[in-house]
Amino acid sequence: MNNIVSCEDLVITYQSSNGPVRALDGVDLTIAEGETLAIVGESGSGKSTLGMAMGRLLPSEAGREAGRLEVDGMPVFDMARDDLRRLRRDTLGFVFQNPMVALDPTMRIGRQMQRAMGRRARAEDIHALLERGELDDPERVANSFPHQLSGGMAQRVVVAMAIARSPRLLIADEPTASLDASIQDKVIGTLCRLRKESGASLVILSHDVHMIARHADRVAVMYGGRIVEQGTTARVLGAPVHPYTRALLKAAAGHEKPGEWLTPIPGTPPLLTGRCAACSFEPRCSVSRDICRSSRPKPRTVEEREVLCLLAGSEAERKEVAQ
Ligand SMILES: Nc1ncnc2c1ncn2[C@@H]1O[C@H](COP(=O)(O)OP(=O)(O)OP(=O)(O)O)[C@@H](O)[C@H]1O
Repeated sequence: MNNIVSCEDLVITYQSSNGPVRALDGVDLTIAEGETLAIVGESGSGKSTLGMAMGRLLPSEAGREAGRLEVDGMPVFDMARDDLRRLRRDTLGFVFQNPMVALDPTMRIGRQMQRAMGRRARAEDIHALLERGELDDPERVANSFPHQLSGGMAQRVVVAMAIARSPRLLIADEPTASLDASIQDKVIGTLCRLRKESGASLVILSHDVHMIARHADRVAVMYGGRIVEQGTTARVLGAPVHPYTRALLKAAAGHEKPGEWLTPIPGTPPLLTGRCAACSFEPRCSVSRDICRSSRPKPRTVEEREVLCLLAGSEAERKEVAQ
């Protein structure tokens, strides 16, 4: 299978008044054509930066310091403006967290859909696309302004717009975080159905591990600007080997049994001021050893997934899992 995304040792830094923030500290990742990959991690781990980098949609204060990122075989950070515009228009589709920010409040939905689909789109094409997004009464929706729609309907419009030009890669950044819990699963279900119909790849960026467990083929767990564990969803979430993945699952609300307490992850995420010379999770890790404070972990394969942990698969790690 070919890769739609291929990323090697990618480093992205923001220049801020408090000094540089190394949001991506050497990311290695591939996304296969047609697969759904979820990137999961705490706030500030670098998920959005990685998602935005795929369309070179980062703000001007962000820069690629090192590494390589290719989308559909094109070097995203080394391509001419026109090629980049074509890549964004023909290959990528974005769904952001808040549909009310994504949509233009001053323009009727039909007009915005037409812009996304191309000038030749007729009313019936627009209505058909809205129907594919599971919007009832597409004529009324097309005639509405965004504020006249519920949050769920507005996000379905955004999803329909994202697939308007049959993209090869859909990037959804916390696509249901702003929605009522009762409709979150339905909207993500629509997104996944449309992805399947079109054969596109989908990247879901989320902190909701249980939601992604239901929808993703593969999971990449981010911490401190690096992907610390990646593999099939069943392996990574079913039997995690990185201590951070285990801690994230224990801290995630949703599947706890009656009377069971969640376990917050102790400490705070790292300050991303520069290249981390050691394991960035070490200060919060319950199984760390001296070596974790002095060596930067490299990706290695443990139990059929890639992991950035010097101790994964060791006796110390096995003891912790057994507890
Ligand atoms: N425009 C910016 N200027 C300076 N630092 C930034 C900027 N945008 C993001 N950062 C920093 O980069 C790091 C990664 O942020 P990013 O938004 O990619 O993480 P995230 O995992 O998507 O978090 P969230 O879920 O809160 O969006 C954080 O430390 C964040 O504070």
